[in-house]
Amino acid sequence: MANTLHVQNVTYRYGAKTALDDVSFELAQGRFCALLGPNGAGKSTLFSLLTRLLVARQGTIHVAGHDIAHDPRAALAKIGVVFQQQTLDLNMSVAQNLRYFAALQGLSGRAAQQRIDQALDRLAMRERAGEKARNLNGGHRRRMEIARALIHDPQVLLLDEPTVGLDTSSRQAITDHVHDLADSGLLVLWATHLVDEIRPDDDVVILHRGKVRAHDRAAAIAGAGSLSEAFIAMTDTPVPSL
Ligand SMILES: Nc1ncnc2c1ncn2[C@@H]1O[C@H](COP(=O)(O)OP(=O)(O)OP(=O)(O)O)[C@@H](O)[C@H]1O
Repeated sequence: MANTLHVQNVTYRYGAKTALDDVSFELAQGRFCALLGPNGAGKSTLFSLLTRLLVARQGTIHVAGHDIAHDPRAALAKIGVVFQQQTLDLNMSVAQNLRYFAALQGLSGRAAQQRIDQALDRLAMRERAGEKARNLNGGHRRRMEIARALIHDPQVLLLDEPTVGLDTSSRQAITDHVHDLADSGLLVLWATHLVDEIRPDDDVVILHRGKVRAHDRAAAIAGAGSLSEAFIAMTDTPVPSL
């Protein structure tokens, strides 16, 4: 399997409600892919399937060549996740939060410290290691969660609307950092409904009412117009710019 993330003919229903309808796409290592869709498009359902909170009865998902249904442990070991809801212990320091997560991944001692330092460096957070999470602003808490998602050295980083609730400069910093992570070799899947977080060279999967409406470079989807215009035309949904 050439591509790192391979979603093939995935359909998911909540009772009579079809949330994902024959969804297929493949993504390569070192790419930033925006999963763009209006409310109710199916983004969270897809993330739940990719992290195995839900199990697809129809279709297949491969991560780094591992079938998530047949070899979930190997597939999930290749994925780092940043959920929309904050999941930090605010009473612990940045380093303690990361050490705790490293321990859950079976890492301890010098190996854990090395991974923690590397992950903090990638997000320019090393100098904040001793601070209590409670004292960090929203943008730095998010960066810490991203650092934590990288500790087990995954190939794929999933982020579910990671800039919700952040001010403009924090949003920009996080968006830039995560693009840098993709440039350094990670495959990033970034769920959003905000087109201004997407760069012309990014991959974009547009999801609407459970179906993939487009999958291409952002510039190709935008064509002669803008990505917002293309998105509105495909989904009949006005896109908020913030
Ligand atoms: N537990 C559930 N039971 C029934 N229907 C559900 C359930 N969860 C989601 N849905 C429906 O499935 C569809 C896809 O929802 P999903 O949450 O995956 O979309 P989304 O793109 O993540 O939207 P949002 O940005 O609002 O979170 C929607 O129509 C939603 O109402």
